[in-house]
Amino acid sequence: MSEPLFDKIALIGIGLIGGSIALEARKRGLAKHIVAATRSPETAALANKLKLTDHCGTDLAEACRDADLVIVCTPVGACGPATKAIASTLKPGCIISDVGSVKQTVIADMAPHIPKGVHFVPAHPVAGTENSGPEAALLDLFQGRWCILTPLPDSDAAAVDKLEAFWKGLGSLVERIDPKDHDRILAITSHLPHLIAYTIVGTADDLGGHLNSEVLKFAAGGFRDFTRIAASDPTMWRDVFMNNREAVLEVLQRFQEDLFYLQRAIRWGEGDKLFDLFTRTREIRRALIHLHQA
Ligand SMILES: NC(=O)c1ccc[n+]([C@@H]2O[C@H](COP(=O)([O-])OP(=O)(O)OC[C@H]3O[C@@H](n4cnc5c(N)ncnc54)[C@H](O)[C@@H]3O)[C@@H](O)[C@H]2O)c1
Ligand SMILES: O=C(O)C(=O)C[C@]1(C(=O)O)C=C[C@@H](O)C=C1
Repeated sequence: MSEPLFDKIALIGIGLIGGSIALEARKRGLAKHIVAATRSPETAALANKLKLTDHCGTDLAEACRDADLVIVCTPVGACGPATKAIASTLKPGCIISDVGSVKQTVIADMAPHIPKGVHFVPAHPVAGTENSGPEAALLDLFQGRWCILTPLPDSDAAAVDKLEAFWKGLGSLVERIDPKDHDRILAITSHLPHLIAYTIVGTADDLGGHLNSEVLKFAAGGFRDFTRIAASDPTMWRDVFMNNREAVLEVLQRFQEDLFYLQRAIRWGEGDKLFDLFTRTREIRRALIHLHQA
């Protein structure tokens, strides 16, 4: 148990990430009170049934009254409207943050609604699963995983330090980087892999005829791994691609060129080119395991 860092935390949106923050913060005693609010009464009822927080309602602004830390845990497309809805009850000195997988547009959408005297510190825990909703909440989700803070040039230094202490308290490793760099890095490490998984599974499904059922029946390990990622929440991922267009399109262009290189090598029987690449990529997997990130 740690010393409570906050009197009251309010989570706006209570799915995989909001719910996991709630479970972990309670277990580790990081706040005296943890409440949540979400858009639909059904989700709120489920969160209450699972006892993820002290209380979960549907009045977003009311949940934030007297909160010292507010974390917007909605899909990135809803971060701006949610911040607008809670602006009137954010108390001076309160820290407002988010967990969005994209940073530049989320910052642009949230910042204009944040009252003077309230400290905005954007964040992104790089940890998750393909599951969503309150039932997907997990203890230990953030243990040993990175949480990236993307403070703004005028972010209050003490507020940034406090949010860093909170994420470390949840078990995360924390680093601060520029929002634009964040979006470019995540485009290659997270967004493109999801796009590829969605494409492969869609292509297999489009094969049609008897091949379609054979693909499911004989699903090999590689395809099975892609189906896990391709089962990720459609709203969340639509919003990610709609909000990180530039970086995703840039990395997609590079990816297509590299794919054509492999296509050509296969066509012309240049096995050495394949072998060299596969040797290099195997080293990357080994390095990740060494860093405890795989
Ligand atoms: N899923 C992951 O692996 C992962 C990892 C890191 C960060 N993120 C980011 O975290 C955020 C939440 O993702 P999640 O996986 O927890 O999603 P989720 O679908 O499990 O939960 C989202 C929650 O937001 C609520 N919500 C949706 N629209 C709302 C609105 N307009 N107003 C109020 N509440 C609303 C939903 O009811 C739900 O409770 C996203 O921005 C996502 O990019 C996700
Ligand atoms: O492990 C998974 O299933 C995830 O997709 C988690 C994952 C990712 O690693 O790409 C997804 C989105 C995030 O913003 C952070 C983490």
